[in-house]
Amino acid sequence: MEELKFDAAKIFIAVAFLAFAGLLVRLYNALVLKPDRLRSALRKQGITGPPPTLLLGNIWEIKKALSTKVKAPAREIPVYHNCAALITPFFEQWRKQYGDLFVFSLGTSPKIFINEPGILREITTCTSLDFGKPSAQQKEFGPLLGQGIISSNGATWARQSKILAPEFYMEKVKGMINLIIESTTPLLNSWKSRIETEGGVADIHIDDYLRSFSGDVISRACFGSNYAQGEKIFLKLRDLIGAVSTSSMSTGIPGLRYLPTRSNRERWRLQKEIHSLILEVVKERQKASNHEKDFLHMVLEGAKNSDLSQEATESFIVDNCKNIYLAGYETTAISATWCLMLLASNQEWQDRVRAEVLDICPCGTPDADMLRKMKQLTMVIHESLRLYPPVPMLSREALKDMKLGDINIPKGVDIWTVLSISQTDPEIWGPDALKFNPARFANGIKGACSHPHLYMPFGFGPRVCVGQHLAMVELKILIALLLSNFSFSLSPKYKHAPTISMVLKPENGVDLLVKKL
Ligand code: HEM
Repeated sequence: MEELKFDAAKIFIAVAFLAFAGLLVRLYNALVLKPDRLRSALRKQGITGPPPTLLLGNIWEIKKALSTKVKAPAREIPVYHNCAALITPFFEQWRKQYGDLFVFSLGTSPKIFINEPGILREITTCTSLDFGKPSAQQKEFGPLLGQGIISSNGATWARQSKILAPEFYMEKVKGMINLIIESTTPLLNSWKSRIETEGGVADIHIDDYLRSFSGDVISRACFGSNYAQGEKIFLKLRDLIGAVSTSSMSTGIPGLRYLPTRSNRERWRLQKEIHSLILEVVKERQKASNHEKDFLHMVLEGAKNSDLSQEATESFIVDNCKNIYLAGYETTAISATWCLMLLASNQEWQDRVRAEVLDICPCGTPDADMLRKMKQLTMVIHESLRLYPPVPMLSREALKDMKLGDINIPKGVDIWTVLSISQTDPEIWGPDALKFNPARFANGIKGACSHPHLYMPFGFGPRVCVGQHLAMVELKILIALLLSNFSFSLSPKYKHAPTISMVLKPENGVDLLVKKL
């Protein structure tokens, strides 16, 4: 016992020492890293080619930039869609100063910002797995994602993708349409009853309703359970997102994430609880004699047919379930929230899409063919994902020495692109780039801008979103059914404040005035 205590004390001292050393390195970088040093560090790392403009960002400067929020002018809500200026003013400013290609440092290793269309085309069309998910991101979001499909690389990713991706092919998604329609019922019923009790017009904070809807779809389509069962997992995952972003992990100081600080203990508790809740869903499924051949079935089969150890098999199952609960929940709900906010503030488009929906689907239960025919609705969703991409920044790490255009990118260097900049660039989208104008998508994505590969709300390359067909079908059904039952306008309570907390979301949610048609 004595020995054990002694060992624990030694480990504690070693971790504390590492954390302290990390802090010193950070301080050194913050205070001492000057442009010349950064330049020579880059040369040493082999970043060469036509010199991208160099930008020095020390950690304090960047933290300050990050905390500077530009507020949208209140009266201009419907037209002020410049998310980049609101959420990443520093990138906007640097881009104006340094151009579409520059190197910046967050006080650690240099990262390359790319918005240059030619180079982005090379990245987005690159099929090589050598541009992988950055290791810094894997560390930061490790407690959330584990070694699941979203964060893994190379052979591990390829194995998972082979099992998971086919579950979300369009043919499979078509089979989920009835279930998705059923998931809209609680929402439609509660809005109807609120309208009745509130005297004909209800002032509704829509966010949680849309989360329940997307949570219900994922729980039922992928796990054969319902939202009530999935809800505990979703709520804990949301808490874990908060814990990860506020815990000592986000400081980037090595070692600190292992110290038993209050926020770390909270994180560990949530991780353990989510793990057990997912195993409960799995156990229930294993007991059931007759069940759907759904996503969970395929993950369990994949695990059975692998040669992984018992522990690795459990992680494979839990991590991948966690990844789907996480990826499919918030993103879809937030996309629907933004889309409804835009329709509420653009009555003309609301009327146009409603007329289309009622014309194609007067019975109120759309099928795959009807959804495909709803062109105006598709255009509105595309425009909404252009102005408010739920995942507004994408990054990749060169897993070996790579070349993009004339630029050498050494192994270990990250490249970043910011969707809220590239998807609203007037040079690419025209002078109305910041306006809500779904008509730009009348001839599809290719007709909407001069560089269609710069439209990437679902990501790009081999790591493109696995659930994009499911997400589009969910959004179409939900919005079609809402428009055939209700009319909306923005509530005076609504304050326009896009913010990033893992995803791009409205800081205060969205409030709508809803009337029954
Ligand atoms: C409108 C809703 C959605 C949006 C905007 C969205 C966006 C994205 C983006 C941008 C990525 C790539 C991230 C990166 O490259 O770093 C991604 C990946 C992914 N998404 Fe989605 N997503 C949505 C819905 C869904 C749904 C419904 C599911 C599943 C049920 C899902 C599952 C995934 C998975 C598993 C990945 C990782 C793919 C891989 O790395 O191979 N997503 N998503």
